[in-house]
Amino acid sequence: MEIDLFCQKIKEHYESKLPFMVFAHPESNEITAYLFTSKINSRNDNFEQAGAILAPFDFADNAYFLPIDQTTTITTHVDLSSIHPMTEVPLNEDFLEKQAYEALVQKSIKTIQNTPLKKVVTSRKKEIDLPFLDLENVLKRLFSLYASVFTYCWYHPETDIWCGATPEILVKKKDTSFATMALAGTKKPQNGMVVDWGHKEKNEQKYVVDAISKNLEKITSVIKISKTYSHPAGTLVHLRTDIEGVIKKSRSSLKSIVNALHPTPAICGTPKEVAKQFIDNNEGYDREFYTGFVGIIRPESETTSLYVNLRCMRLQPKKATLYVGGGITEDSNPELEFIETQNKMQTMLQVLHPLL
Ligand SMILES: C=C(O[C@@H]1C=C(C(=O)O)C=C[C@H]1O)C(=O)O
Repeated sequence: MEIDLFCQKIKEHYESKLPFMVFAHPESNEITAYLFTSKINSRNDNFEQAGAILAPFDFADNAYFLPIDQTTTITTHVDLSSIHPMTEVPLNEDFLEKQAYEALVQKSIKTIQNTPLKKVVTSRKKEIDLPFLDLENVLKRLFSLYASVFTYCWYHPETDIWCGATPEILVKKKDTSFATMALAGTKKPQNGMVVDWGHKEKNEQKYVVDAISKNLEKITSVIKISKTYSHPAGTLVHLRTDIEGVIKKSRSSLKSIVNALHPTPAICGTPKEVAKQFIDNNEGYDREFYTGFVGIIRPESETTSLYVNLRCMRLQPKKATLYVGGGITEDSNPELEFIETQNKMQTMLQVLHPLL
């Protein structure tokens, strides 16, 4: 289907207040939209039914799930070669927002120095007024951002619109084979220069590799861990290690692997419970679906792909709320951590640019 018509159909669906999930997998030029024919939010507590899922950071069987058998599916294509380089979108930051985030980072560093906490991922949200919501324009910009990410736009009348362009796989699974990744550490390379990773980034990423491999030990029979390498996400680069293997037959459900992984130290911290408690007590807002997971569940014999919901925003008719964070260790510098969140915010600002 031609892209203008595709976007127009999604807009009409939104105006009828019916749920949808529009998505494109990394390196694919195909965009698929599942247009749901009722407002249902099915329970799919065992993750056994095929459909689209959006789960919050505080995941406890409270994910939104839209079953594939109640959809009309439409597809379109983007020309990946036409993807234009991003230009920085100027951002108005209140001094108080900067001060509040840097104080949160400072408190995290102090807690790391004085307690068993080793790494915690802190975050903030940024609300931006919109004159109106031009959904067709948002969709076109979102799906031509860049190719290396999972891009999605979700709507349900109870959640509003959530969209994002995330570089992080939570899990890919087909039968008993799975793949995941440890993604952490962020740099903004200048003019395509090779990234020189420092101790802080290597360390914060290693926490993720260690926790993922340890948590998977109980449920996997084979586990392979790749070398760590630089992985681009738009104008930023992260450190990435691929982890793949085979799940024990008796533990092979998608649910058991999600429970073993989420929340990883890439978006929560280590030790997990201490970090989670710190976030709940200090972050001062509800992350909702940011750092939860989003994706498409397929039948056992096909590939299910779930992604960590990063570089994302919530869209309401007159407001966009952007969510960003970063991993804090004892080597963090509060001002640089604030700048890192600004850099990460650029992804969704690119989408909103013409509306600002
Ligand atoms: C928390 C975010 O990203 C995560 C944190 C990273 C970091 O601390 O360097 C890098 C990639 C993600 O795992 C975010 O994008 O908001």
